[in-house]
Amino acid sequence: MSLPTEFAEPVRLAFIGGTGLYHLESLTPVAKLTVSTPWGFPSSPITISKTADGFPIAFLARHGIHHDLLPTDVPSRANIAALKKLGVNTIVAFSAVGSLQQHIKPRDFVVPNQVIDRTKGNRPSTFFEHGFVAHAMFGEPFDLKLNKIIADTCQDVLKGDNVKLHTRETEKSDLTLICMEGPAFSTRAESRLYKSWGGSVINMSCIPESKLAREAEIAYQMICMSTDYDAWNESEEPVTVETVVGNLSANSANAHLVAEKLVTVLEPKIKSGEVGLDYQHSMKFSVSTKEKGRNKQLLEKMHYLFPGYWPLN
Ligand SMILES: CSC[C@H]1O[C@H](OP(=O)(O)O)[C@H](O)[C@@H]1O
Ligand SMILES: Nc1ncnc2[nH]cnc12
Repeated sequence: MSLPTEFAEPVRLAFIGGTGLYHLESLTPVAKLTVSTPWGFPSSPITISKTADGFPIAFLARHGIHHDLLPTDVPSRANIAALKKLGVNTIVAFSAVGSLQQHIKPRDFVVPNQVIDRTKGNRPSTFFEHGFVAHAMFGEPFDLKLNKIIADTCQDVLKGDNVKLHTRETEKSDLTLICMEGPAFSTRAESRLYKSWGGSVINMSCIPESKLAREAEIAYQMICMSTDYDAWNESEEPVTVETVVGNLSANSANAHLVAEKLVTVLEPKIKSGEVGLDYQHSMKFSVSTKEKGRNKQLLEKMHYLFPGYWPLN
């Protein structure tokens, strides 16, 4: 049965699925949207589902529903812009990651609070450009409220022998996600370097997704699903896709359980404004370009994301 291709109500909460997570089991889609943005089309159609109370939720598959997009080629600007256009102010993004710490075992979940950007500068990573310059704050790359809510409510959700949720509270220290370029995995030397920097986990997709969400004033948190020990441990074979996919398929049920729990917890908090509004208007006063230096065509693009912020003429 084909679904409606339009949805008139604002959607506040979105999930982004990564490797191994191409839809959300507990949600029945009520619409499937193809959104065109000034930055092109998103990775996949955006499906909209509704909770029993009629609260709409968006879902987007980061690499496409058939996983045909390389991490470098994910159209993150279109993904974030399309979600923003639907009204989204809160994103929970899932990602498969390698572990850089012995105690973070494959199949454990991790809620990072810091990021080190090891992408190579060839991913478009900002909505701003020559003719309209603005700077978002990014010292805390994730939304601290979402981070705490996930830590507090998802601890007992995970099933499986000894499967753990690692949070800043359980670790009593930062949990740092290294985002590398890929698509090849790290060398052993790189993996040991990241470990020596205090890296907890590694993936290829947090940057620029998280930066763009911040520029779009959206509260964003990534939930990482550990699938392997990367390459730092000389006594083991370095990571392969087979290992990643094997652990993910064994564990994707936990991702669905976490998402289901978060829908229940976040719905009232987003409705009341407790979650999702902390970055509202943060970009309005972050522009460096004086009015005379602003490129008119860029202002039109900005208007798509921030209607009414800056005069068009
Ligand atoms: C298939 S292993 C490498 C691949 O897995 C992760 O994807 P995602 O973050 O979308 O779950 C990692 O970032 C790489 O893109
Ligand atoms: N070891 C690893 N490095 C980068 N991305 C990953 N995704 C899953 N495992 C990974």
